[in-house]
Formats: sequence, structure tokens, C-alpha cells
Amino acid sequence: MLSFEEIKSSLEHAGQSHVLQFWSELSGDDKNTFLVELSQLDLNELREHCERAAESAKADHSATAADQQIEPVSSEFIGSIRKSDHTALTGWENEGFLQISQNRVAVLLLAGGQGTRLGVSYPKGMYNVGLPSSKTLYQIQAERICKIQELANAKHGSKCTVPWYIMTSEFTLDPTKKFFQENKYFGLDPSDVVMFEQRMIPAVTFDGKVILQDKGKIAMAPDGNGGLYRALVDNKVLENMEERGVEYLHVYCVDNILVKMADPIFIGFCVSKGADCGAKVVEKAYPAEPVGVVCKVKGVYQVVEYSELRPETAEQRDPGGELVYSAGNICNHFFTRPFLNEVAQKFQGQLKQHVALKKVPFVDREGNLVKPTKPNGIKMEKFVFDVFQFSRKFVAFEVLREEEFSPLKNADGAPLDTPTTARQSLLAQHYRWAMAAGASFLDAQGKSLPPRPRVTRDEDPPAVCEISPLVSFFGEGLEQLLGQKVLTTPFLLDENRAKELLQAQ
Ligand SMILES: CC(=O)N[C@H]1[C@@H](OP(=O)(O)OP(=O)(O)OC[C@H]2O[C@@H](n3ccc(=O)[nH]c3=O)[C@H](O)[C@@H]2O)O[C@H](CO)[C@@H](O)[C@@H]1O
Repeated sequence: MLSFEEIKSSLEHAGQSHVLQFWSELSGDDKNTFLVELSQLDLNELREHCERAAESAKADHSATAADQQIEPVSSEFIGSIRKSDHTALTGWENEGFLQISQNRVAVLLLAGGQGTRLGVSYPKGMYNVGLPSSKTLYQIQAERICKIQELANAKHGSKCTVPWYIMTSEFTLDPTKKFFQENKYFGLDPSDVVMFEQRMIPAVTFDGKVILQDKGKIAMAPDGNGGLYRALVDNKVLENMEERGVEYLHVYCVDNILVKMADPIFIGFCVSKGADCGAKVVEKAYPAEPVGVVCKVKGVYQVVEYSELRPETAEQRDPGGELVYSAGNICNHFFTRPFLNEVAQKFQGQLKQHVALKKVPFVDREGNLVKPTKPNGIKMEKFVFDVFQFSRKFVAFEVLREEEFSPLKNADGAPLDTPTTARQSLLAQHYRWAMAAGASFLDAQGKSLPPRPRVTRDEDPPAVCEISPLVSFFGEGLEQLLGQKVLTTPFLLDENRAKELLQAQ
């Protein structure tokens, strides 16, 4: 820890001496805590950080430079579930399973965000969207890892591990750790779940002053999901991957209830194409949908975030009426470990800083706590996809929205991306799987429920059917369990039920 004198002089040098203006009013304990916090700041970079934030705040963010030189990714660069034949899909899946069975694949969860829009104070992964099983997002994800290992083992006679790297932040590390411990890591080996923390950076006023959220506390925020690359170095995560022999990473965000972790088709596609970097996309649903678009800017692949795309660009359509910028980013990325290594060592300092103007509670000169009603602060964030520009071989892979993308962003009451829509998407998918396996359903009174062949992701299926990921990951293996079965809604197919069904045969 640095001494008070050292910190004072560094703050003066950075033009931030106001940070200590209430020092004499703090208790001994509070002084100590504050010194610890200030010692952890990168004081050498503080001046530059504050100046850059103030500069960025002055710039016009409604239409960014990126948007001006944008072009769509041409369709031949996008692999597609919809447009590929059975042979191609099976080939990629086999390749993916082979890599998984050889312990060369890991998943990496970005879970350092604060879930502000959802309005919960705990990590989003701990959210229960109200499924019959009451499973949280973390549990669903953990069980998918168990299952994918089991499937790869069964295919290749191996005993493989898919390590789970989880990037957290100061806001999410402790509750996430505790939640995993309390739930015995949902059946995974704790040594295969590696949690690490991203850095926090100070929020800054429009004139470049660090914001005090209390007399002895700076307002800090995580440095964006692109903080991943620095966090990988800080926490020696790449070394851990190398020791385990991991070569391929599937990086994903916490809130997509349909996420196919370590998806063998996606992994296999990227590996077969010799890609070092890849992104899964879905066709954008409507021009203003809050998803980034995978595109090219100045000839280089990148994602232009929804907040940085002008409405007139988002609305452009081709002669056939399709959106020109339709490759919606679902925050599912593929990276090779050597690529991550290179980015972490050489390029992470060059990543673009994105500016978010936020309402940041602060103490005024008189020491009163103020909750601003309009934005008063700047938070700088790096984005995980901003490394695409450094890729030597980038690929995009289009998947089906109703099978793979239903994010939980907003609280119930909002029209989209809520706990209700997440639950509906999963239950609609499981209903489709059960019907495809040959099941039929009765209501609670024993009356037959007419089958509905097409259940979309935003409607309640006629019957409630939830299938544990421990029983089926992709809908595989269900004919044997559910074929010709008449099931009563609500129906929960967990491991015990699956055993009973097998024994009854
Ligand atoms: C920057 C980014 O990736 N944007 C994507 C993100 O947008 P969106 O704006 O929804 O991004 P979020 O803020 O939800 O963050 C995405 C993920 O990053 C994590 N996180 C966020 C901030 C942070 O400092 N640390 C951290 O780990 C979150 O916990 C979450 O798992 O998902 C959308 C799909 O759902 C995509 O269309 C967007 O292009």
C-alpha cells in the first residue's frame, strides 16, 4: 500500500487533488480503507484517463466515425446453420466434439456487468426466470457443461474436461463465488471453474474530475467486457489455459438463456476454417434492435454497437427488402488461445475506449450526497469484440434465433428481453423438442392438448415442458425417452424422470 504522502502527490500530479478534500473528516478506519482503494488505482494512468474521458464527452456520439465507413459482411464470409446441408453441419459437429474430447476447448463467461437494466443488485447469472425447475442461469450453464463433456466422452471414449473461466468484477465476484460454493458448483469439479476479476476504473465528470461517491470513496465501474484482455494477463489466466492444453475458447455473455456452451458446431466450423477469431450472429429482428452488428469498417471486421449505429444506417434495406446490416452480434465469440495471447500481450492497450454518459451519485463540495437526475459522469468501457480487427482469419456464423438467442436484459414490464420472454423461449424450444421426439400432451384435467407445430420464442407453448440440460443439450436422445409418450403438463424431465422412463420400457 502507498503512503498518504505518495498518494497525495500522485493525485496532485494527475490534477485530482479534490479526491482528498474530505480527508480530515474521515475516521481512522475510513482513511485506511480509502488509502487501500487509492493504492489500487493506476495512478500513473489517471491523468490520461481523466483527460481522455473529458475529451470523449465533448465529441458527438450520436453518429460515430465508425458508422460513416461501414459496409456489411458479404454473405460468403458467413457460415450459416440455415444454409448449410446436413453433411457440412455433421462434419463441423464431429470436428467440435473431437476437439472437446481432447480437452482443447474451454468456455469463458463474461459476468462482470452490473445488470442495471434488469434492476437486480446481485449477479445476473443468479437470476431465476421462473422455470418449473427454478434453475438459475448459472445452473443451466453449469449443467450444459456437464452434458457436453458427457456427450464428447460417449462419442470418443474419453474423459474430458471443459474448463469454465468466469470473469467477474468487484460487484460480482464475492456473490458469484458464494453462490457456486453453496450449490456445490452444480456438480462440476471446483478446480475446473476458474473465477477471476476484471479491473475497475473511476467515473469522471465532464470536465475530467474523478467523481467521489462518498467522502472516502471514488465512484468506480468495471472497465467493460473488453477489460477481459487485461484481466487475462493480470490473473495469469492464459497460463492456466496453456497448462491445461486449451486451444479454443468459446466466450459468451451471461444473460442468454439459450446459449450453447462449447457448441461443437460453432467450434468445429471455426476450427475447420482455420479461424483465429469468430462471432455467432443472428439475423436482426428489426432495425432498432439493441444488438451490435458484425460488419466491416474501413475494410476491417468489427462490431458496430447499437448505441453507435445511426438509425438511418440501421434502417437501410437491400433491393429484396432485407436489412443491409442484419448480422446481429449475440456476444458469442470464438478465439484461439494464441490469438488471445497476442491480443493480451500486444494490442490490449490499443483497444478503443467507448464512452457512456451516466447518472453517477456523488458528494458535492459541501459533502452532501446528490443523486443526479441527468447524466453527470462518464464511464469509459472497452468492448470484447474490438479485437476482431487484429484477427488474421475472422469468420462469422449465423445461427437460428429461436434456438440460440434470448437474452435477459430488462425487468418484466418491458416489451422484450425480460424474464418472461427468456422463460418462454426456453419452454418453447423444449416443447418443440418433445413434439419432434413424438410426445403428446394432456392438460391438468387429462384433456388432450392439440399439438401446435410452430411455437415461436415469444409465446407460451400449449404445454409446459422443461428438459434438464443433464438429460439433453440440443434435443438429442429424446425419442427413446419421450417417443409415443402422452405427458401431462407441466412436465419436468430431469435425470430421475429420465431413469424412470427408461426403466418403464
Ligand atoms: C459490448 C458488447 O459485448 N455488446 C454486446 C452485448 O450488449 P449489451 O449492451 O447487452 O451488453 P451487456 O452490458 O449486457 O454486457 C454483455 C456481457 O458482458 C459482461 N460485462 C459487461 C461489462 C463489464 O464491464 N464486464 C462484463 O463482464 C456482462 O456481464 C454481460 O455478460 O450483448 C448484445 C447481445 O445480447 C450484443 O448485441 C452487443 O453487441
